[in-house]
Amino acid sequence: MTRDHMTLDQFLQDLDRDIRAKGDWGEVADYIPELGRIDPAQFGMAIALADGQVLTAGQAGHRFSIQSVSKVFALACVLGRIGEQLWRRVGREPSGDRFDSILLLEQEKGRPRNPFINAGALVVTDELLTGRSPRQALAEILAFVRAAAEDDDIHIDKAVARSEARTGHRNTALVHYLRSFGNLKAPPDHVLGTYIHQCAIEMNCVQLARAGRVIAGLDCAPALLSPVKQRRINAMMMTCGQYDGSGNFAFRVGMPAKSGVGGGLLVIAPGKASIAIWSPGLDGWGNSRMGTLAAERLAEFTGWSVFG
Ligand SMILES: NC(=O)CC[C@H](N)C(=O)O
Repeated sequence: MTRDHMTLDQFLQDLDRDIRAKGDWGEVADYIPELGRIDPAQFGMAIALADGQVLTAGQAGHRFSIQSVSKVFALACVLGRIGEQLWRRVGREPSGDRFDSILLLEQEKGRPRNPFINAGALVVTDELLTGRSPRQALAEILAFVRAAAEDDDIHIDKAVARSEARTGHRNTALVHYLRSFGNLKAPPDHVLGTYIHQCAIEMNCVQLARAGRVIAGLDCAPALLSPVKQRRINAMMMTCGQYDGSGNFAFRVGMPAKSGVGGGLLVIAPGKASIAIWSPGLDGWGNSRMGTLAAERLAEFTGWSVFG
């Protein structure tokens, strides 16, 4: 370890202790019963650096459901496949509404605001299903994530997928609504099933931080995404990655990030680091409460910010 790594490592150990002492964990996502059973008082973090080192704190090896963090990897796959054509079907603006809102979909005639709210992510998954079965589409996302992390030990938690399938009435409504506007090509149940399984990918912080290296464009990252695609994905993460909490997150942290209701958070310091944080208690926006605080503290300590 270099001197800089040692200082950052010490910061991480102190942060882990502070977060646990604070004990202000938030609420777990109980609308997916399998996630509702998780103890919110948990925290893990991993930072993958440009030289290939990974620094960790707390429960960095504990696997969790990445949920909406998977939308970043699905978007990367689709941009690789059809590029700019995606934007005919999905917008690039923050929605200012909850992640599972249906409100704007009627007003805007079935074209979701962005690829990270559920409606937009369902269209991205539909695009992945063009010419593929649900099994093949899932295999493609998993292959991308495994290649990005350079780790084949990444899988789908079937119990979480089954749990969401039983209670996912809002997403069921969204796929049918999209279909009624002609913005869904595959059968609605195929899109829903694929999306739910993609969200149920399980990773630990080390694996997620390593996978995020391709979005951060780190020197050590496998060459899976062009620099232009990296920039585009980072721009979406910055403006839409935390849903209606994106402005607050940009203000407090100043780095592109994507959250999931499993409590995962992938934060990107372009060219410098890919950071994965997990703490399953959520704030009112459905983003990890302690994860956001940890990202804010890291940004203060390192000065990493896309705003200079
Ligand atoms: N914000 C999230 O992580 C939501 C993902 C979850 N699978 C859902 O569709 O509701």
